Amino acid sequence: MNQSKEQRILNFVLQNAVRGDPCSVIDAIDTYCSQKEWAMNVGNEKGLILDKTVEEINPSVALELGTYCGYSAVRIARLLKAGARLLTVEFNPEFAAIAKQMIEFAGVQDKVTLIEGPSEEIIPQLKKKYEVDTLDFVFVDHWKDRYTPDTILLQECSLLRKGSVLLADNIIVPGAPEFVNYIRNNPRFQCTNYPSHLEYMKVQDAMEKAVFLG
Ligand SMILES: CNc1ncnc2c1ncn2[C@@H]1O[C@H](/C=C/CNC(=O)c2cc(-c3ccc(F)cc3)cc(O)c2O)[C@@H](O)[C@H]1O
Ligand SMILES: [Mg+2]
Repeated sequence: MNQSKEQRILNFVLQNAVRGDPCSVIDAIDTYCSQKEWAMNVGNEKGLILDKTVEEINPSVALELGTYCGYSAVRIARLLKAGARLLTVEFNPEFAAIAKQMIEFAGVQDKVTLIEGPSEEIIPQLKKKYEVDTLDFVFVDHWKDRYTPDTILLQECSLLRKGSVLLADNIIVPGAPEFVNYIRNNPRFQCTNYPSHLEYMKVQDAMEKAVFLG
C-alpha cells in the first residue's frame, strides 16, 4: 500500500542525512518539508526560539507533548547536557514508529524516552513509572484543545516546580485561544509571547513561554 507522508519524510532523512548527526537530520526534514511536502514540524524559525529556550534553561528533565515525526525531540535532545533526558509522548502508533527511527538515526536515543500513549494517561504516570520528580521544561505541541487540560493536569500531578518553563507552539495558527486565555490570566504563570511564522510558510504564528511561579 502506498507510503504515508511521514514515511516519506523519514526515508528522505535516511537517504540524505548523516547517521549520528542530529543537525543533518533537522536540516533534511526542513529541506523536505519546505520543498516537497509541508508537515507540522516546529521548523527552523520557531525551532531557534525552542533552541534558545532550552539552552537558557539547560533542563535535566524535559517533557514534550506530541512527538509526531521526532523533529523537535531531536532538536531538544541535541542540546541536553550529559545525563539529562527528554520524555516525549505520542499516541499515534505510526507516528511513534517513525519518530523512534528518526531519534535513533540522529543518535540521540540515549537522551530520549519515547512514550507511546495519550498524554492524559501518561502525565499521571510520570512520577512513579518514569521516575520523574519535577519537570524543568515542557514543550507543548500536541492537539491545541489539549494544551489547557494537560497544563492543569501537570499542576495537579505536582510535576511543576517554581521556575518550570512551558513553551507552547501554534499560538496563532492553528491557534490555542483557550490556552492563551487560561495561561495569561493565571497569576501562577509569567507569560512571554514570541512572534514568529508558521513552519515553512510566510503566515504569522507565535510561541508562548509560561514560567510557573510555584
Ligand atoms: C491529547 N493527547 C495526546 N497524547 C499524545 N499524543 C498526541 C496527543 N494529541 C495529539 N498527539 C499527537 O501530537 C501530534 C499532533 C500535533 C497537533 N499539531 C497540529 O495540529 C499543528 C497544526 C499546524 C497547522 C498549521 C496550519 C495549517 F494550515 C495546518 C496545520 C501546525 C503545527 O505546528 C501543529 O503543531 C500528532 O503526532 C498526534 O498524534
Ligand atoms: Mg506545532
